[in-house]
Amino acid sequence: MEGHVIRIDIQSKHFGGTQVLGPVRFDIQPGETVALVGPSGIGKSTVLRIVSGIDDRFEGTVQRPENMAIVFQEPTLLPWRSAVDNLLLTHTDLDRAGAEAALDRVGLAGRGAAFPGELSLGMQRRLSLARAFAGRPELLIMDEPFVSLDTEMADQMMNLTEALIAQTRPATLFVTHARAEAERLADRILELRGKPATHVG
Ligand SMILES: Nc1ncnc2c1ncn2[C@@H]1O[C@H](COP(=O)(O)OP(=O)(O)OP(=O)(O)O)[C@@H](O)[C@H]1O
Repeated sequence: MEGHVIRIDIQSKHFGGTQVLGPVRFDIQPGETVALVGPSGIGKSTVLRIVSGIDDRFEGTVQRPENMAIVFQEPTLLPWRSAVDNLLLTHTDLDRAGAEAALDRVGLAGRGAAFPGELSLGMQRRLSLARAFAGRPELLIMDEPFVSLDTEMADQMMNLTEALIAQTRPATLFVTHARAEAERLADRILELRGKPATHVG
């Protein structure tokens, strides 16, 4: 899939008087998967919020594509909308058949009419992934997508995510605490260190 380089050039980020981030500069190539690791509280989520545009109060620049998807730790589904409608409301150019196909790809064939509350937590996470990939994002951002899952479910979700990334080839940036997860999924690992944090790798 064609795409543009995503260029992150953060000079600094403060919360009140506290500088949390120093220079954090990296590119993500089209189709590349980059993991962001580092200890709790170092600033990983802050970097993701800046890269995604949720937080624009920082010094520096980010060049990102418009077509972007974000997967949060917990599924952020609309509870009073069916699985299919959760996809259609996010992707207005998707038709019902396209939404059903997206559900199919994550193992939710035939569950289009179900409400999120009628689905198991694992299925809700699958639905979140289906929604993220249905728009064929050029940039995919994931914040601790496999945290708080048991080993088997985490493994299943990683397999599914790997397969969806291989099909869609977005540039991907994801945060994880788990080095093994980073090594399994990422082409490149960036580690945040120090106060204010900057990156190694
Ligand atoms: N809205 C905020 N206001 C003030 N300080 C904040 C805010 N958000 C984050 N911080 C501080 O910025 C630092 C980085 O937080 P951040 O959540 O980015 O870390 P993290 O590496 O993602 O941590 P974790 O792995 O625990 O999620 C922390 O010291 C945190 O307390």
